[in-house]
Amino acid sequence: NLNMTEDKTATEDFQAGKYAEAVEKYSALINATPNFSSYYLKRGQCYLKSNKYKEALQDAQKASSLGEKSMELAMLGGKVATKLQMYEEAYRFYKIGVELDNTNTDLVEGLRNLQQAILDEYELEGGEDAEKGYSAVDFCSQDPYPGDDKLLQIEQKILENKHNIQDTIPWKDYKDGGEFRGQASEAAIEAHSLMVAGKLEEAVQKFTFAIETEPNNAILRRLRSEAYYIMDDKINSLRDLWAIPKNQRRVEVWRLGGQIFHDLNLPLHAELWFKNATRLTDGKDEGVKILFQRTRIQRLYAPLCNNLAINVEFSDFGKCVVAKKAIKEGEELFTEKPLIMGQVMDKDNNFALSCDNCAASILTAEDYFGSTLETMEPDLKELIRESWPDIPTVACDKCQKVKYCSEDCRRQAWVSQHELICPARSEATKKLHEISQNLGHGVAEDGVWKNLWDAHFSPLFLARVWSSIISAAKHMMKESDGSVPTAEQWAKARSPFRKFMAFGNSSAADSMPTILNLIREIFKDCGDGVQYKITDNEFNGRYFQAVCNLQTFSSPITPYHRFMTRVSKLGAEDTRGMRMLKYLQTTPHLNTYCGLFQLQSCLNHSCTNNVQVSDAEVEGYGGVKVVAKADIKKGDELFTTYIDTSMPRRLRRAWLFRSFNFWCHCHRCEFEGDGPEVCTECQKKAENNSLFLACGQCHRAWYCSVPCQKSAWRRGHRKICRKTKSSTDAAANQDSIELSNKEPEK
Ligand SMILES: C[S@@+](CC[C@H](N)C(=O)[O-])C[C@H]1O[C@@H](n2cnc3c(N)ncnc32)[C@H](O)[C@@H]1O
Repeated sequence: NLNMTEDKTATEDFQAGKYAEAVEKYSALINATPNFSSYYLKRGQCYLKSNKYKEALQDAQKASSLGEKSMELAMLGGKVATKLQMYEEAYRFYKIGVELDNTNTDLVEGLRNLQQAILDEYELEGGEDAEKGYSAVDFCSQDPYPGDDKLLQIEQKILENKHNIQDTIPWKDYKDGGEFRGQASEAAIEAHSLMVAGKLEEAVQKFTFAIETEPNNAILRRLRSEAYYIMDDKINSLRDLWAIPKNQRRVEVWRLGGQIFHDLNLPLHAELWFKNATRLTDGKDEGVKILFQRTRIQRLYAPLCNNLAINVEFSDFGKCVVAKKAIKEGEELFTEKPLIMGQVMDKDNNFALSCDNCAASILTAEDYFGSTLETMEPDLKELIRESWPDIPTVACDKCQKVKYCSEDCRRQAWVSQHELICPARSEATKKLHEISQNLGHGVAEDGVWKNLWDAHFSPLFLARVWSSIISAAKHMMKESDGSVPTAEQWAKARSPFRKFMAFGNSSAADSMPTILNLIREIFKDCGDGVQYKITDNEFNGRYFQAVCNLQTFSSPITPYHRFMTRVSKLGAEDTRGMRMLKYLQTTPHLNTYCGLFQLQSCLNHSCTNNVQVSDAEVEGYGGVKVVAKADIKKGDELFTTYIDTSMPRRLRRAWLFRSFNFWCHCHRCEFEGDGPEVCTECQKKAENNSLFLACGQCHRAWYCSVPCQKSAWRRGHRKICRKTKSSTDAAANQDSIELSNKEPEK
C-alpha cells in the first residue's frame, strides 16, 4: 500500500514535469523492491525526459533483464539507445515492440529514426566517398605454422629424389654478371631477342651457350629459367633458379621460384620463396603477397574440400569459396560442425535445455508437456514413456549448472575448455557466467549495474576460445613432461584459430573494460603453474575474429522431433497417434548458439546471395549446411548474406559497415543506386531540382541518360535487375519498414 501511494505521487510528479522528484521517489521504491521491473521503466522515462540517456538506458536494460516485455520498454530502450548511438541495442529493444504490435505508429516512427541515425552516421563517415576497401593481404600473416619445418624437409626429399634437385650446387668464383663480355654477351643478347620473338628452344640453346661461357652469371640463369618456364619445363626452370646463390636472388627469382614450387605442389617451398620476395620489396608488392596467400590458402583448405564441389581461394577480399564444377539450385554443398561453439545473447534461450558441448537438445517429456503430462490419458503417458527419447543428461559435477547430453560430452567439454571456465572455479568465472545469463549486464567496477558487453555473442564465447587454447597447450606440456608449455606448443594450440580473419576499427578493450578484466582474472592462473596474460591487442583480435566470423546455428532435431517421427509411424489402427497430436501443437524453441566454422566462414557476403546457410545435424552435433539458392557456374564465387537484403542500398551498406566493419562490394551494391539525385552509372548529380529516371524494371538504379542506362546494363545491371515486388517497393523508396520485422541471418 505504501508502495502504491509512493508510486502514485511519483507518477503525478512525472506528469507535472517534476522529473528529479519523480526519480527520487522511484529510486526509493527500487530500493524497497529491487526486482520489480516497472519502477526501473518509470524511472528510465524520467531520465529520458531529463536527457539523461545513459541512466535511462541502464534502467531499460535492468527492466529487460527482469523479464519486462512491453511496448513502453521497447520505446524507452529503443529511443535512448538510438540517442547514445548504440544502434544494435536500439534494434534489440524495438524488436520487443515488433513482436507485440508491429503496426504501432510510435514504434514505426522510432524505427524510422533509428534507420535515419544509421544513415546519418554513414554520411558523417563520408558515405561512399570515404570508402576505401581494406587490403586483405595486409592482415593475413606470413608466419609459418607449427610443424612447417618438418613439412619443408619432406618437400626437400621430394625435390632431391623425384626432381633430382640437390640442396647445394657449386657456384664458385661468382662475379656479378651485369656486364657480359665477348661471346657470352653476344649470345645472351641474341637469346633474349629470340625469346621475345617466341622462339624459345633456340633462345634456350643460346642461353646455354652463354652460361657455359660464363657459368656464374645470375642474370643469364634467370633468363634461361624464364624461357624454360614458358616452355612448361618447370624442373629445368627451377634448376637454374636454384643454382643462383641465395644472396644473389633478386625479387623476380624468388617470385618465379615460388610460382614453380606452387605449380609442382610443393607449397612450403613456394611460401618460403614468396616470403623472400615480400621481404625484398619491404612488403610493398601486393602481387607477391597475394601469391603467397593463394598458396597458403590452397594448402590449408584443399584437404577440406577434397570431395566437395567447392574450393577455397584467395581474392581481393581475402578468402572466398568458388565452385569447382557447375552446381544446381537446391544442391547441398557441404555440412559442417563448429570448431568451437558458444552462447548467443538471446533472452528466449534456455541453455539448461541443451548440451553445452554439442548443442543437442536435451528436452525431456516433462520439460515439453509440463503439467499436462499429469492429466493425460494413461495410454498416451505410456506412449511418451516408450517413445520419448531417453537422453542420459548429466550436469558438470563441479558447478551442477552446465548440462550435457552424455557422459562423453561432459568429459570432452571438461578437457577441451570447461575446466578453466567452470562457474564453480572462481569468483571471476562465476561472475562471467552471471553476466552472460543477464544478457551482458552486470555490476561494473564503479558499482553501477549496466550493460558491460556489446555483441550478440556471449563473452563466455571468448573465454571459451582462450580456455581451449590454454587447455590444449597444457595438455601438450604434460604429454612432453614439461613444466610450462613451449613456444611451439602455444603456437600449435593457437593454430586452429589462425584460419579466422579479424578486422575491426575500434577498441573492444577500451569499450568493455570490465569483461576484459574478468577474463584476465580468469586466466591469470590456469593451474599447474601456467599463466596467461591477455593483452589489449589480443582481446581486440579475438573479439573481432568473433565479430567477423561467427555464425549462429541451432541443433534442429530435438527429442520432440524424434518423438513425432515415432508417433507418425504408428499404424492407422493405433488411435494414440491421432489423440497425441493435439498435445504436440507447439514446436519447442531451439536454443541458438554461435560457432566458428572453418569452411562456412570463408563465404563472403553478397546482397544477391547464391547460397543459403541453415541449421543441420552433423555427426550428432548441431551445425550448419550450405545449400545452393540458384544455379551456379563452374568458377563462380559462392556468396551468403549476413543481413536482411530487402533493405535499400544505403541502409544495407551502413548496416554491414556497423555490424561487420566492411563496405559491401557486391554486384548489387555496385549496380544499384541510392536515389534519383545521382546517376548510378556516371555519378553525375542532378541539377536544378530535376531528378533522374529510375530503371523501369527494378526501380533501384537511376540514370542521367540512355547511354548511361545501356552501359550499366551491359556492365552488370542486368544480373541484379529484378522486377520490384510490392513488398520491397517500400525499400526501393527508402521507406523500408522491413527492417523492423526481419532478423539478420547472421
Ligand atoms: C566470414 S568472413 C568471409 C571470408 C573472408 N573473406 C576471409 O578472408 O576470411 C567476413 C569478412 O569478409 C569480408 N567480406 C565479406 N563479404 C564482403 C563484401 N561483400 N565486400 C567486402 N568485404 C567482404 C569482410 O571483411 C568480412 O568481415
